[in-house]
This record gives sequence, C-alpha cells and structure tokens, in this order.
Amino acid sequence: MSAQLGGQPILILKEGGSRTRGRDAQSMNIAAAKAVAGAVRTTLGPKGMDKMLVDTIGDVVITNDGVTILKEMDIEHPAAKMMVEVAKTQDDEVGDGTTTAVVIAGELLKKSEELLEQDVHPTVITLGYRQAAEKAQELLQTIAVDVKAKDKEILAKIAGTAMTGKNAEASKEKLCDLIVRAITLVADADGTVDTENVKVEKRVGGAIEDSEIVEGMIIDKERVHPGMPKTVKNAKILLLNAAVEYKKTEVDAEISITSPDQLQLFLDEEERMIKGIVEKIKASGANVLFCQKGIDDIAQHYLSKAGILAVRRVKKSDMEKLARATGGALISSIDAISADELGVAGLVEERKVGGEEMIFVEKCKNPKAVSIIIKGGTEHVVDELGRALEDALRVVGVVVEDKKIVAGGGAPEVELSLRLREYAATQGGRIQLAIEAFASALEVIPRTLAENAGLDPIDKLVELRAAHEKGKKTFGLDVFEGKPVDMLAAGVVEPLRVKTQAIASAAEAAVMILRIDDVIASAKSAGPSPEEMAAMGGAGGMGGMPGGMPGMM
Ligand SMILES: Nc1ncnc2c1ncn2[C@@H]1O[C@H](COP(=O)(O)OP(=O)(O)O)[C@@H](O)[C@H]1O
Ligand SMILES: [Mg+2]
Repeated sequence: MSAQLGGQPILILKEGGSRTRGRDAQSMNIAAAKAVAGAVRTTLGPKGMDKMLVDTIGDVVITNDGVTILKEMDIEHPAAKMMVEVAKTQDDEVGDGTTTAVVIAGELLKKSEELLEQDVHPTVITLGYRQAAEKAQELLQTIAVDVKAKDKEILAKIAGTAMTGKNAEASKEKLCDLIVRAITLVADADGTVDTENVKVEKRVGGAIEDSEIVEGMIIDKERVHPGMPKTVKNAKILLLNAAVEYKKTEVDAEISITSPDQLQLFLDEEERMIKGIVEKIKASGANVLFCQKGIDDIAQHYLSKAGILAVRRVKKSDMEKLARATGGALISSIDAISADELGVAGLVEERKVGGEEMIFVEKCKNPKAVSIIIKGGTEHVVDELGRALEDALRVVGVVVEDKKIVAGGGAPEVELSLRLREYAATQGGRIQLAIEAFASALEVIPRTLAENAGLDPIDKLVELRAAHEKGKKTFGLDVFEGKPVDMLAAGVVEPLRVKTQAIASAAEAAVMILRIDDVIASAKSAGPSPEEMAAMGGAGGMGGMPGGMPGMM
C-alpha cells in the first residue's frame, strides 16, 4: 500500500501486508460471517442434526450445541470470529439460544447485502438495524408472559424445550424433574440463581434413567484412611482450609539432632502436636472432616482412631459448595475450629459409582448447593447430555430470576417481524427499507425450523404469518405435526431473556461487521482479535477468504 508524493511512492505498510477496501472488504466479511451461520443452521430446533467435530489429535465431539460447535471449529477469519463471540456472549448471559443468535446475525448480514446492492448506504442500514433492534426489545416485553418463580410445571417445560433435540428425549421427563428440583433448591432468598451451585457429575455406565439428584454434594474423592468409617449418619462436618500436619518452621532453620534421644523427643513433639489438633477437631463434635489442604500420615492415623471420616485436598470450589449445602462455614485455621461453625448432613457416605469411589454428602437440610449425577451408555452420550443439562439448568435459573417467558417454535420471531413491518411503515425514507430487512431477517428462525424438519419453509411461514395476523401471538411451528399451533398451550416455552439477548447481540455483531470498510492486515499477524477490532472501531483483519474456513460442514 502506498501513497504518492511528487511522484515518489511512500510506503506505509510493511511488505507482505494486504489491504481490502470498500465493497470488497464488506462482501468478504459478510461472506465469512454468513459461512459461520450456515455451519450451525442445520442444528436448529428439535429436528436439527448433530455435528461430529474431530480435532487435530482425533478426539471426537458429537453435538447439537451452537456454541460448542463454534468453539471447537478453529475459526481464523476475523469477521467469522465476531460471530463466534455472539454465540459466546449468548452462552455467558443465558446459556441457551446460541444457534438462534448466530443464525439471526447471519441473516441480518445477508439482508444487508441486498440493500447494499440497491445502493443503500451502510450507515443507513446500521442506523435502521439499531432502531429496529431497539423497537424489537420494546415489543418483546409486550409479548412476554409473566410466570411465578415457584411454578414447577412451567419450569419443567422451560427445561424440556431447552433439551429437545439433544438426545435426551427418552428420559426428558425425569431429567426435567431433576433440573427443576435442583434449581428451586439452590435459588437464593433474593430470587437470584447461580447455577454453579448445581454440580453436574458425569458417569459412563448405566442408563440415562439412572441419573439422580443428591440433595447435597458429591465429592470425587475417597477417605484418606481405610480405617475410617465409610458411613456417618447425622454428620457434623468440619470444613477446614488449613493443613492437618506438623507445622514446619517458617524460617529456614536447621535443627541439629545429636543423639537418638533427641530425635525421639523431636518425633514425640510432632506426634503430640498433631494429636492435639485431632483432639481439637474431635472436641468440636465433628465426625466428618473435609480439608482443602493436606492431612499427613500421623494425622490420618489419629483421625481414623477418633472415628472421623476425613477427606483431603478438596477443591476450593467444592469446599464452597459444601458450605452452601451443609450450612457450615469455611474455617481457615486450626485455632478457629468451633462447634457452631460445623455443617450438618443426614448422611455422609463413601460409595462406588461407575467403578470409582465418591463421597456423598446427602440429606442436607435446606441445601443451597446440590449435585446431579448423569449416567449414560457412552462418553459421547454423557457429554452431550451434560451440555443439554447445563443449558436447561441455566434457562430454568433465568426464568426463576426474570419470571418472564415467551412461546417457542418461532412464535416471537414471527410476531416481531409482523410488528416491525408495521413500525417500518411509520418511518419514512430509506431507513424504512433497513427496518423491513431486519423484520424479514427474524423470520429465518421459523423458516429454518421448518427446513430442518423437512417441511416447506415458504408454506409454513405463510401459515404462521396468517395466524399472527389474526392475533394468535403465541403460534409457532409444531415441527412434528407440520402446522402452526399455540406453543404456550403446547408447553414449548423459553425464557424471555433468550430472545432479548439473541436479538441484541445479533444486531450488534451485524452492525459492527457492516461498519467495516477497510481491512488492513499486516504481514505476519493472523489478524487482530475481535476485541481488538471492537476497540479499533471496527477496522482490521486478515485477508483469508471464507472458503478457507470450515464453513462447508
Ligand atoms: N418442540 C418444539 N417445537 C417447535 N420448536 C421448538 C421445540 N423445541 C424447541 N423449539 C425451538 O427450537 C429453537 C432452539 O433450537 P436449538 O437447537 O436449541 O438452538 P439454540 O442454540 O438457539 O437454543 C427455538 O426457536 C425453540 O423455540
Ligand atoms: Mg437450545
């Protein structure tokens, strides 16, 4: 790239760099983003297909989950990476709707291409898209249905919708019940839900039906000493974040021992001290000890003699959950051990699950952290089930927090599309075209649901539109019967937040990509990260064409 000054070219980029401008840059970015949307499109909905992803060392992931697919694909193109970010944001904020968000973003860009061809300036398009996105948020609030946080029936339906098409059909009812029980238990008094407090343990072996909830925690560890009890009823649990071992001197001191008597004295002192610690633990009334640090041999011996079930090197996150499950406090020094900081559980037991010893802390009173063990025939099944379960836990948590839902099956998208067209008509000029484009882009969801179910997308869209024009706001596509039905009545429901977030981030990504009219790539770099691109106000990137990315899956 060079400029001219008095016939003398001035080079401003290092040799080997490249630059693409104007329409070329736009088409390139749009093509890349569309390729990403195309890659996940066929997985949308209950009849969506799965992807088999094979990484460089041959590991296989089989999934239907948008964000997992995009994370596993090694995407290089900077505009394509921005689409991956859309999926990640959706996953972080709501935990579901990742495919929806990416597919909408792709369609917004596809529609913008048509406008660009008609010489509508990108600035007008982005302005129209922003305005439409804002209006869509407003409209969504009016479409939303209020529910009660304790309405278990609705919560189970939310979980069920999130799990359709994810290989969990056979045991869906059972799993939905586990999910709803887990979330209602861990919900805080102020109505917030942190799904981190539901620990999901996966085990290969058995059937999905054998999955269970433990009202308490499962810790993937075993007792430190075989002489300890395997079962403790009415457990009083000490959660200790300090090592149960002889305290080594802080300074680098050398202890010189000159006679066997002195050595014996030294060892006796060590033993006496550890015995003291164990006595202190016993005196507190604790009969179970979870230690975040180590427990040395001598301590193990004395703890076992005292009949205490002890586990060492428990993960910090598990310690925190144990505290929430048992109502105990995390104690950070031996001196601070006291009876009233102990947690309680009806039963603590070491049991074998799928050939591995695990510690079950169960029958907790009002546990604020719980565990779900999911089982399945093979690792792939268990992994995909785990992802479906995580999604479902998140959406149920979101509904407990927000208490607002919408119908599924494309119902809100059709309704929004209709209302946005009406809104566009009230806006004059070319911006109207952009708002209309936004409106029809949203219809990609019902269209894709139809397509993936082997139905005629145009016919189905026409039927859906007709229903909505008659005021049937909650009518979506029943992909099994192939006709519009009231999704609310059919129990296909999603959290409102899935839609507000999907539309907001899809619009944002589309606008960001549309604003780029200059892609300057330096010679070596693989292009800036999407974050850097955002910081730069949208410029930057590398010249790889979308054909080079795995968009043709
Ligand atoms: N039983 C059903 N009938 C029709 N549509 C459904 C049904 N269950 C889920 N859907 C729709 O499928 C879409 C979600 O598909 P999914 O593959 O889970 O993608 P995402 O990653 O966007 O959640 C939503 O539009 C949802 O309403
Ligand atoms: Mg989903």
